[in-house]
Amino acid sequence: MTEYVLETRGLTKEFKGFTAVKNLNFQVRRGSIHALIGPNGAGKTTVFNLLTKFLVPTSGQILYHGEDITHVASAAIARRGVVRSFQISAVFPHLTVLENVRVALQRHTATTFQFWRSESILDRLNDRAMELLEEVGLSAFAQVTAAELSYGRKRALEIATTLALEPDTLLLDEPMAGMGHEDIGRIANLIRRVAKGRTVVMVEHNLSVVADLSDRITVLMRGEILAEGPYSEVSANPDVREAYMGTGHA
Ligand SMILES: Nc1ncnc2c1ncn2[C@@H]1O[C@H](COP(=O)(O)OP(=O)(O)OP(=O)(O)O)[C@@H](O)[C@H]1O
Repeated sequence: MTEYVLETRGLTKEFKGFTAVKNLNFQVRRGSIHALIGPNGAGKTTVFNLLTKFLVPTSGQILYHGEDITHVASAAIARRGVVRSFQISAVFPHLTVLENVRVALQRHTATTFQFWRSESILDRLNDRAMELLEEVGLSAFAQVTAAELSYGRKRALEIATTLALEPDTLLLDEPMAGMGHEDIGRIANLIRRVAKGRTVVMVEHNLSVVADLSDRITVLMRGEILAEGPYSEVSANPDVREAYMGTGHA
């Protein structure tokens, strides 16, 4: 087993002559929460989309557990355990919370086994759905329709539907976007909880959340790594401080 779950080697993405990601050598350690930060336009979303196979790199490689997945399609990557939150699992507003998780489980088992229609399988899906709701703190809301949930709880539901896909590595794109203060604390705790036994890569603008959750941080600037390390180290780095000056994220 390699120490790294995800790794990029010389990863480059050009958009019509503009290089958004330059020769990136990025490594995510097994079992860590790894944040990708940087000022606006640094290339975070592009890296995220490359890792989740939503974009095709111009050159370079992506490895998952040491295996080259550069040319493996997004759905196949998800089946292998690299799951982007909110990827396959949209929340259906008119279904209950339980039904939403069950649909995600059905999709997963349908692609894996094809025999999910039988009664006993449906019972098992209900049990598993309740377990997942327990994991994200939503078991009391199982019979509530998704539309009635608060924004933060909707996010928790989205995480439950993502967990239904049994990820080994979770990729979270700005999990705190649009969250109020109370929800931020709740979702941060949830991420910490679901990260146990998994690897989490997240792009996040909220630096106090990043400081609180991350084992390791990569700071991107103009498509390249500016600094890397634990929060205490990167936040003290003068280059990082300069990059963040006047961006509103300091
Ligand atoms: N499809 C595209 N076509 C052309 N240029 C693009 C495209 N996608 C991204 N870019 C450019 O690549 C650079 C990096 O963008 P990206 O969205 O990855 O940055 P980011 O760090 O996620 O920024 P933000 O924090 O503002 O979301 C930007 O200059 C952006 O304009």
